[in-house]
Amino acid sequence: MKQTSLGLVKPKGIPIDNYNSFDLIKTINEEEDDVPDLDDDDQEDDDNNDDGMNDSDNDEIPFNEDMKLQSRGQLSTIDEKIALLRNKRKKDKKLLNGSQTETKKTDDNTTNIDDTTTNVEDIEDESYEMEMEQPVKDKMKIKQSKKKAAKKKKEEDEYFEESPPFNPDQVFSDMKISRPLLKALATMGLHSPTPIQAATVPLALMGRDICACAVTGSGKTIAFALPVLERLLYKPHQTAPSTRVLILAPTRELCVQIHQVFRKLSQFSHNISVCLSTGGLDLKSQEASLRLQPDIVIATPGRLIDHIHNSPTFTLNNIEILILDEADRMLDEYYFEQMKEVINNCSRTRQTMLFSATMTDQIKDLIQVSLNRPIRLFIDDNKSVAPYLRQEFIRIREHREGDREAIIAALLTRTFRERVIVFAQTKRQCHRMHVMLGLLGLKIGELHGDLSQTQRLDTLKRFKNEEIDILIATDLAARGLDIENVKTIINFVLPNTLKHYIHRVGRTARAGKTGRSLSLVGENERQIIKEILQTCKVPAKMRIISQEVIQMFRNKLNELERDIEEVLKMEYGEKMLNSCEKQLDKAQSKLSSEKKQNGEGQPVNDREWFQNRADRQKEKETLRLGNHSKKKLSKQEREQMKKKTSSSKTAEGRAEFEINKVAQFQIREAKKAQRSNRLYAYEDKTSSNKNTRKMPVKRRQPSSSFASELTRVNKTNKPTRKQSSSGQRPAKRSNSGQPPAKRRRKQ
Ligand SMILES: Nc1ncnc2c1ncn2[C@@H]1O[C@H](COP(=O)(O)OP(=O)(O)OP(=O)(O)O)[C@@H](O)[C@H]1O
Repeated sequence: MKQTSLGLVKPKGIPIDNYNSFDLIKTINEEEDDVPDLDDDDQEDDDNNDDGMNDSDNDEIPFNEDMKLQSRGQLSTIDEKIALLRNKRKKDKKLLNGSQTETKKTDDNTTNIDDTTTNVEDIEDESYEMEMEQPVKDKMKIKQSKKKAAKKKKEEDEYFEESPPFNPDQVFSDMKISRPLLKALATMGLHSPTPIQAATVPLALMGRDICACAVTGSGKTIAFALPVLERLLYKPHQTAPSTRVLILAPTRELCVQIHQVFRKLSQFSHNISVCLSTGGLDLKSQEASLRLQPDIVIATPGRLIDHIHNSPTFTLNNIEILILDEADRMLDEYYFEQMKEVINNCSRTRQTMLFSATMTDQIKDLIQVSLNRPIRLFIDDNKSVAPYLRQEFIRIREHREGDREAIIAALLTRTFRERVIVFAQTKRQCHRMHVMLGLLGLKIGELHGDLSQTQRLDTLKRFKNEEIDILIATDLAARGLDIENVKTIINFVLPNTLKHYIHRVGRTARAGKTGRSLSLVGENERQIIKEILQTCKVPAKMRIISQEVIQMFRNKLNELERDIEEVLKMEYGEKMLNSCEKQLDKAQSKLSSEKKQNGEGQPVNDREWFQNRADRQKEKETLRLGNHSKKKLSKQEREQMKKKTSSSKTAEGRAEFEINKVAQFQIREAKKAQRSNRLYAYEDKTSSNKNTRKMPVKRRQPSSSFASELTRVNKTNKPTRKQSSSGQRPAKRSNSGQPPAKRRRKQ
């Protein structure tokens, strides 16, 4: 056991169990899921990563009779298609070269690549330290920002309570933790707490509201899991069982991971029940588990709301502790409506704890969850990357954007061959790189929102079990995932914000281990790289890959282009067939369910949702980047679309598309910030004129503000324990304060 300078203890290597070993609720096929997918990560994909893969206008591959289609149930995986193509090419090559050259040839394309790379492996990538660029600051601005900073500090001092000092040198047995938990920690190979754990546990045990920030991989999950379990052990059920703890996280995969940590920690605490409730998992078995009123529910917001409205006995009225993991994400606009609904349903007397590596420092965001005199536990500032992360950047010269794919191929085939996660901005690019790198003979998996939940969990499991070496993912995998021994993170393009960057590169260098990140940086990404370099505590490095190597890989990829297209065509054909069969199934099941209508003429499986379809659609549209509406396109728009489609056929076009996505997101963020600054400036002015309220928490805000709405909702609409004990669900109110007519989610 080795103690690091940060006080982190290097774990002895906790085996990562596969999901099955934890008796997970079975996953369901897409067609079985009659609840529209309203989770988190779908939103993320819709927004940050939506690449219009489903747009019929985009990149349509014509259906061809030669395509080998397989009927449903025999669908081949993308890897099987890649293997098929690779074998075909191998045979073609052998035929071409004849018996003479056959003796010289190796039996696999992979070796061919290796052969060529050995030639270029001698050409070492160069690296040198990058100078941190210091921005030249405008004097007036400095004065203004100092004033703003002072005001912000004052507001924070009024809002937060000081965190008391903690002893960083203690061991778990010095803390007030029960024996079953100490035994579980020892079994997991954990003996001394990390700083965030040492700071959080005593305060959380006292029932205080906490707003905690610590770098990625510093053990925040155990920091909140320990006091939760300890409190449940210490204060067992007084009366009938009820759900007392709710943990919300933005992605399904992260919920599964938190569930595993709780299961491990509570393995010797027999009377504590934990239930997982996320989209993509079987609805009926989740309902059955929730009916038993488990002590702890770990959920994504969408599925949780579904259960609140449709599982008759499930309620949040008795929630004693609410935890938001990746809290800054949970409090941002993607979850605006859903969080409002969840908090509206939670008990008012709860303890609330927020955790993230990039915790928002905007008090207006925190008001949403009505913290009660919270303690601010910032172990690291909210712009820190893991301490043992080596950050490298690869410059893409002007007009050389098309080099990106070749550079990725060069890096992965020559230098970083295993335990790598490559982040792309869009699902389409993820999928393309899977095919492209697969054809180069690498063991690849992809993870994004276009896959079914079964596929997503399976890919993660295979990556954890080291059956695949490289995982290509969208930002779906950027937050929270704790995969052992990830050595390298590669960014195909730099992400939207510094926050996104911190979370992406935080998938390596975890728990006191070392790791490396490599980011490709083009001319258009100067702003974000500046921000990153300003926060670097250890100098970043610049890696230079020779143009000769890049050109060689560009040629290689050009040769592969035909095969890539062929794999994508095969896949498209299968997808079309599959989707027709799905539609048929859907129509049939609708018909049969209509037959089974109950006396009132209600379809049997009709489920309620807190928004109606139109509201939901409207919300989706506003969160979306770019124009994806289904309205008929004008001639000009069709021309533009055509141009876009043809540009995606070149390496330059694809890189540009990725960078444009990032830019669209940044523009929207900037507009949002401007809007909220104007709003606050206006409120400051009005409140200082009236000289009434000091705290931003108590400011009156326009009715459109989430913060004000939630504060009001919390004050007026919270269900009380009295109501819950009567077993009645509290009446839900609309924004206008009127009880709404019940909305139907599916007609
Ligand atoms: N006290 C400890 N000593 C050693 N290792 C620990 C300790 N606590 C947690 N770990 C390990 O640290 C790793 C990271 O933990 P965790 O996933 O909770 O980090 P995190 O801070 O939530 O990261 P992120 O911000 O990326 O979500 C896990 O593998 C966990 O087992």
